[in-house]
Amino acid sequence: MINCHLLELEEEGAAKANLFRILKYARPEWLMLLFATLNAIIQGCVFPAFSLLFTQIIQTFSPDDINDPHRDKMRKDGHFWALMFLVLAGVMGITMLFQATFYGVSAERLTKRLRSKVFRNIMRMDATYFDNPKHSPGKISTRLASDVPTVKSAIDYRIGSVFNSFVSISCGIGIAFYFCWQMALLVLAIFPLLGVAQGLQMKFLAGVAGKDAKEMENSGKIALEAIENIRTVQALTLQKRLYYHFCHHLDRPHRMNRRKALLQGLSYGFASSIFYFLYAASFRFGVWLIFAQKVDNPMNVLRTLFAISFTAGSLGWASAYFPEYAKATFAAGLIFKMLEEEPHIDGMTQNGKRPEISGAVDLIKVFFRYPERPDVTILEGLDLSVKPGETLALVGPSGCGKSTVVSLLERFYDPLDGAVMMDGEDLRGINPTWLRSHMALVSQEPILFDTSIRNNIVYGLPEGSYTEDQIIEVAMKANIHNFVSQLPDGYETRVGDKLVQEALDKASEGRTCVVVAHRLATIVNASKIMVVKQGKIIEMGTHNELMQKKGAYWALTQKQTIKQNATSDQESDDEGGTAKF
Ligand SMILES: Nc1ncnc2c1ncn2[C@@H]1O[C@H](COP(=O)(O)OP(=O)(O)OP(=O)(O)O)[C@@H](O)[C@H]1O
Repeated sequence: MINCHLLELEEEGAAKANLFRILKYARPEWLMLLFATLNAIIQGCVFPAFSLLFTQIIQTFSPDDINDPHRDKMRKDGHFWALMFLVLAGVMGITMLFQATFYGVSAERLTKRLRSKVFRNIMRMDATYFDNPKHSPGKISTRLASDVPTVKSAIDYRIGSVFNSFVSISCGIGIAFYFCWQMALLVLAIFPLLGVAQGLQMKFLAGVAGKDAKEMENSGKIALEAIENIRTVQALTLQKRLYYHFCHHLDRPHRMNRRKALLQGLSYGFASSIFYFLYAASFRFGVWLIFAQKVDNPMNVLRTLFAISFTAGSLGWASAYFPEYAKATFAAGLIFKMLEEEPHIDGMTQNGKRPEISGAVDLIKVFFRYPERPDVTILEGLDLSVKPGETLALVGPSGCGKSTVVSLLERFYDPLDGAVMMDGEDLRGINPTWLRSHMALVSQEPILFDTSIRNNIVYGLPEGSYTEDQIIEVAMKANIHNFVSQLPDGYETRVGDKLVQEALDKASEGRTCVVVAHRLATIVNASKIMVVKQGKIIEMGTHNELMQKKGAYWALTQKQTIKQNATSDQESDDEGGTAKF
């Protein structure tokens, strides 16, 4: 688990965070955290106090005083110490309530803040960031969904148990040394044995698990392959051999598990009996101390013993924090890295000019490579120019860089060399939001089905599950209602290239338009057509000019005509013919 986290950190170029860095992000919660910690500290005093009260109660119930036949002192003391337990109950309850609430609320607020900050920063990122496979949607959503909440475990109620335990044990040791230092030394010497027993147990279990898993995996692989290919296995009479192979791989894990059971038994036995060893040794030693007159009051032996053994229990709770803390530091490392990441093109910046845009577009000697494919130059000194209101169509073989030009116009990327200009202003100086809000990007392949507009809207819905009004409402939301209503067949118009084209033509009226054309039929009316090849413009002109030239554009149209003829011949058998280019 830890190795896996380390690998992720390394991959991301991030470093493990620590508590102080996490606390820095939790600064707005400092008052709540302080209050919760104060309660944890007060709660830490409850166990040492309990150990003292416990001895007092034993003393109260000790053999009768012959001078007190009515047991008045026992009654009075009994009432008093019972009341003291009530006080402890109150302190414990209240401090726990405040601790859990305030640590909990702080942790939740930190999670919420981190989540929204991380998401905001992701929204600022440019296309290069999302091209990187390390920032795949799956990875980013895991960071948001699981890594962010993991960070909170560094400051939730578990951190309280660390303070609590520290105070508790310190007080316990203090009380122990105060009442009988010899006994305190003995108890402190025995206690670490418990830790050793548990440590050995963990180490042994972790050590063999890896090898066992490998062997189990091998046997699983054999079983899977044998069953998947059972016919071949039977034909080659391999059953017996595979059976022995399978058993061979099972042998080691089974042998190890038997040994593990024995060792587990020994270590569990040792760990659970150590407490009683402690009491045995301490009482025996206590008797010696009393009779050797090393302690004045025999009750001090009990006070010492209880002070350490009662408070030591809190160490267990505190230790639950550390594995969670370790996970939190890894997750925080990844999250903080994401938060500190700066985009090359900040999609949410307020900086940059906001000029009036009339739509003159120029690309001047643009060189471009995608950061994810640095060895392939996509645009090699590309020049183009479109005047306001003109329609420029980019054509060329697939992969020649047409969409890349559009991406540069939208400033999804910046050119490596050269400049992309809007109204004579380099895009790098214009505010990206301002720029993009003056552009409309229409996907090359609108996903529409070859049926009526109405059917496209209700596609996939069961008949009768929608009303006419709902269809119109959806169309209005998509801003197409007015346009559709003006069509002769309205919502019954069949969707096809023609309709899409009509919609685009209407939308582009009076606007500069850069069209990446796959179907050349859609661009015959363009003011300018440019043929892109290997990152350069190799031909430029109107449809008619280029057709007369009989160059690259003409060749492309010929290719499409042949292809379309082939398709429409096929279709005409079923549908009675479609428009030809
Ligand atoms: N984000 C990216 N990272 C790396 N390479 C990319 C990226 N986007 C596109 N490419 C590559 O850049 C080249 C140009 O792609 P582009 O999409 O601009 O071509 P196109 O002319 O629009 O192609 P098509 O007509 O098939 O849409 C292609 O080889 C493509 O694989």
